[in-house]
This record gives sequence, C-alpha cells and structure tokens, in this order.
Amino acid sequence: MAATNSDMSTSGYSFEDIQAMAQEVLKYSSLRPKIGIICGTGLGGIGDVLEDPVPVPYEVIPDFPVSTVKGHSGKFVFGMIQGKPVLLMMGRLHYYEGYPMWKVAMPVRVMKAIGIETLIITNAAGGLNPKYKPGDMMIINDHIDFPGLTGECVLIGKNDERFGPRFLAMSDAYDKDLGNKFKECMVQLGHGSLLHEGIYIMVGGPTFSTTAEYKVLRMFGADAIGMSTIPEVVVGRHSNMKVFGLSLITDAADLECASKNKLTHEDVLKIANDSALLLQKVFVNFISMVN
Ligand SMILES: O=P(O)(O)O[C@H]1O[C@H](CO)[C@@H](O)[C@H]1O
Ligand code: HPA
Repeated sequence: MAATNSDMSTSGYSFEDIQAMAQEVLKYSSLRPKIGIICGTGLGGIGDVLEDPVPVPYEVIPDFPVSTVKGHSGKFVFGMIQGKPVLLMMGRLHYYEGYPMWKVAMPVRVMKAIGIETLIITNAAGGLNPKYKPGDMMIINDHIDFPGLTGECVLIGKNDERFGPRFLAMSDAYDKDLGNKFKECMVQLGHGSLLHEGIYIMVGGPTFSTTAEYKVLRMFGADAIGMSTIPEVVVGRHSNMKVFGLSLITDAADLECASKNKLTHEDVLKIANDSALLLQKVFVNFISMVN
C-alpha cells in the first residue's frame, strides 16, 4: 500500500508496489518497449505517430495517481514507431497539483520496472534566454533543480538500494549521444535554426513568474523555465536510465516588463498545439536513430 508523505521515503511506494503496477500495465500489451517518452503539456500529439496504439488509463492501475492538468490525458500508451516498440506516458504529474515530490516522479519507476532503458522527457517551457522565441526547441544539457536546492529533492527520504544509490551524481544527467542524434535529426529535416541547447530550471508553480523572478532565474544562468521534468530526470538517472530532455519554448519571459499580455495556460497549449506536426515528424526520425 502506498505510504504517506510523512514517511519521507524515496518513493512512498515500496519496490514491490512498483513491480506490481508494472506487471498490471504489461498485461495490456505483448510489446516490451525499451524506449519511454513522457509527453509535456499539450505535446500528447506525439502519440498520433504511434502505430497500433494500446492505451492503459491510469485508473486501471491500482494505487496510481490521476493527472489533473489540461493537456495531460492520464494514460500510458504502448505502440510502435519506425518498427520500434515504445511506451508513451501521456499525463504527467506535477508538484503544484498537490502531489509530494516522490509521487510526481513515481511513474518513472513504473516505466523502469516495465523495462524502459531510454527515457525521453518533453515539456512546455518559458524562454528565459532572450534569443529564444515561442516555437523554438531546446535540448536540455543541464538543469537547476530549484525545489531540490531548497530541500524538496525528489530523492529525499529513505533510500531503497534496489531503486538506486543513496547519493547520485548529476554531472552526467543528460545523455550526450541522444542530444547529438536529436540535433542531427533537426538539421536533416531543415529545422536546425529552431534548435538551441541550454539549461532548464524547475520552479514549483502553479503561478507563472514575476518579472523580478524571471530576472533572478536568468541571472542564475537558466535558459528555459518550467514546473516539471527535473524530478523525472533525477529518478530516471537514479534508475540508471539514459535520459534525453527537450523543451518546447511556448512563451518568452518578459524580462523588460514591456508586454501588456498576461501569460495563460491556454497560450502554452496553443503554441504546443501549433508545433504538434513538426514534433511528430521530428520524433519519428529521432526514434529511428535511438538504439
Ligand atoms: O512542464 P509541462 O508539464 O510540459 O507543462 C508546463 O506548462 C504548464 C503551464 O502552462 C506547467 O505544467 C508547466 O510545467
Ligand atoms: N514559466 C513556468 N512554466 C512554464 C512557462 C513559464 O513561463 N511556460 C510554460 N511553462
């Protein structure tokens, strides 16, 4: 049975709980994917490229949390891309939904138990780097775990070594080879000019940032800002998965306080939706290159 936040365990779910959830998901398909993709806000369109999709709604998995945010549908989907079996996670959990950090990233542990070795994580993010425009993409080459730095790291609590080590190096969090392959694929498709590489910072949300906050976070060296991803990256690395992270830039941070428009979740969804076809094309090529 799932423990409460006050147990402060790394996972809140025991190793056995996670294995049982994975076994439940595996009942729905004979595919045994090694590639997993987490779809960010509004990026579920990636799922449209799946051949023979088999959805597994979170509700059918005992003790699995529900996803409450518009743009996150709440299911795993098995399917094939370019002859390779993949598992999509459509319906990320966020800290601002009220879930403790260990629960936010728990689906990654289930993906590991299903057999996923390469984890591709996508998100919608605000551009802090003034060169970034809505519709651009950023390969995440490093991150700033702002909640982690202030005591809310996803690995805080008891550690079960069957999940991973107590102390985890994060200097090699993002797989360089996967980053290079993604770059190659964007250049091949003629979209190299949309692509950047940079640092993602996670904030707790759900408020978007003030101009003063954007300025401070930019001074820290962050290029893109969002409210997700880092707990999944940390748990992915704790589980010894190869990790690739991609941000779709959905809005440009107003560092000069010049815009009269207030940023909304609908703005984020619109840009994500406008980029859906391009992302589908890119992912088909990218997955064909991933081992
Ligand atoms: O990070 P993802 O889930 O892609 O979504 C981003 O977009 C939402 C805000 O519109 C927030 O959830 C933020 O984190
Ligand atoms: N800030 C935080 N999260 C976000 C943003 C942003 O500007 N855009 C999309 N997700």
